[in-house]
Amino acid sequence: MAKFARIFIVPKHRLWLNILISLLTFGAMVVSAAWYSIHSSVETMEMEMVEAEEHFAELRQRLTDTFAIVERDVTATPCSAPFMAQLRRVAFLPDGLSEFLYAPRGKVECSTASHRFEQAIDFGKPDIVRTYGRLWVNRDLGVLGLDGERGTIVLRGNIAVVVPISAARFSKPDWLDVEGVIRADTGQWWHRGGDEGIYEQVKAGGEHWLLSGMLSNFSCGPLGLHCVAVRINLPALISSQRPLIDAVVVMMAVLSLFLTREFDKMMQRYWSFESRLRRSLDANSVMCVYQPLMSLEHNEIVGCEVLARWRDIDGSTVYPDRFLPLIEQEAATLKFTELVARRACDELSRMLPAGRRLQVNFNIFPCDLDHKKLLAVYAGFLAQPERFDVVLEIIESEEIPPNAQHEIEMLRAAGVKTFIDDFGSGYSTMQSLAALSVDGVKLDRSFAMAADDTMMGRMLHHAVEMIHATGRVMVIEGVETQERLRLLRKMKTQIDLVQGYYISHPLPIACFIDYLEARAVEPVQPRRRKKPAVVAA
Ligand SMILES: Nc1nc2c(ncn2[C@@H]2O[C@@H]3COP(=O)(O)O[C@H]4[C@@H](O)[C@H](n5cnc6c(=O)[nH]c(N)nc65)O[C@@H]4COP(=O)(O)O[C@H]3[C@H]2O)c(=O)[nH]1
Repeated sequence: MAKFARIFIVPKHRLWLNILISLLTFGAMVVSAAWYSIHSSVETMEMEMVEAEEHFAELRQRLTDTFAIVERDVTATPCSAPFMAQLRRVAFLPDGLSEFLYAPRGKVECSTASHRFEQAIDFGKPDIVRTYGRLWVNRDLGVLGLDGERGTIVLRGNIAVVVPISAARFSKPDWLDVEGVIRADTGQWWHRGGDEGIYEQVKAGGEHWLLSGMLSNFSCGPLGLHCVAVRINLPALISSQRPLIDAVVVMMAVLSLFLTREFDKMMQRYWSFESRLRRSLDANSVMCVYQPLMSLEHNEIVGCEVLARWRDIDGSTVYPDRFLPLIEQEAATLKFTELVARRACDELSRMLPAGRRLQVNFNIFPCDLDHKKLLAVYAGFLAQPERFDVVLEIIESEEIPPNAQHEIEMLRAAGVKTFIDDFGSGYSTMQSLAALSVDGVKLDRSFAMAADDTMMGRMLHHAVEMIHATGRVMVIEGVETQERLRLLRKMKTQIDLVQGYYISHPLPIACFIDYLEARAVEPVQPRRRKKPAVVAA
């Protein structure tokens, strides 16, 4: 899941994902469009094949009708003048068949074009013998006086009809190859019309496996005499549709980019940091680290500040500066505080060695000082008063609500202390310090972190003096160096607790417990100090 989520979260992966999606959608559209156009071309091909078959069936019918008319109307003595006149009358019928022969036993004695031949013309053995008639296929008709013409001679009884090559011509789209053939029972075949060579190629197969015989077909009429082979000529089909194909490809490219953008927007909405946090802010994703608090006087670790981290769904750790504003925006502050408290209570209760007492500082949002629910949030710690002292640091994210004082007193009555956090920055001003009877003040880390020769560095002494004047417990955080710790020690003003990277970075629970044991700290004795004064605003 974490790996899967990273695809949508990491910008570099997202770019590749978008490229992949647009290629896939474009590819899918191209394949579907190609499939659709091949299918409709195949339908056209099948229709053309049926039409070609019908053409041969029609030709056969014309022949059958012609033979019937000849039998009925041509009654004169064969090859006599009246016979020829009767034959010519039939030849003038508008069915395209105009050349008739009188050919008993296959020997032509006279014809409508050449009248009587001095010597009967013998075409020899017929190519095809059927009950339908005897056929001499694609013969040179020059001997019959039809110079330069070829045609098929069909003999039934003593009368033969010449079917010219032109009688088997098909009309068809340019991108379709059609060939009509006539076949003997022996399997021998002759070209009858259309594009020569198609029949052989179609019979040989050899189409691409992907199209598996889709682009060609072959069919024979009911007598098996005439067969039609059809084949889609792909290059011709593509070039005949070129402008349309170009337009469709451009349209598909635009559409795939549009779809990819919409998909990306949807994914961004779904996988945005805000949505991820909203979806998975729960007991499993909220983690705690513990930063030791050291008593400056005794050089002992007396407590820790619980700092929250959020584990993103891709497994990465997110720091508070990123998620806290969102939690406030989503009005999920109390839920979040509760998750942190529950996690810390679970970890510390399990891991802290028996007999060890610890001050546990939590950060709380000012707005939650209005809910009267904080005692319930820390109930787990309050149930173990011999092990834990709870301190709530009011963070400086927003203004402190007017009735916070009441809540602070309620907390104090239950043994929970409150500190003002990050004093000297944001909303935590002298005014809020004066207005609230908090137990302690934590000076903003920017003072201790600042170099001596900077304004903040010089102000450190004054800030310490000022907090001291209020009589509150004083915590200095942001102690990053030994020199700074030494300087704080040398100050005449009493500083109670120090915190910072020089002492320790925030640690996961196991490391924190190891750290405590390594420092072999004795249980801390509570120190006497004067009660914090409640200063009226
Ligand atoms: N440069 C430097 N930094 C130091 C040093 N010592 C400590 N820090 C950092 O200073 C921050 C101290 O916490 P904070 O002032 O309460 O400031 C906290 C606090 O206002 C807020 N926060 C953290 N956890 C929680 C929480 O559970 N609830 C609420 N409401 N706020 C939290 O987020 C802020 C930032 O927390 P983190 O990022 O953990 O950052 C921590 C800590 O890692 C040092 O010597 N040098």
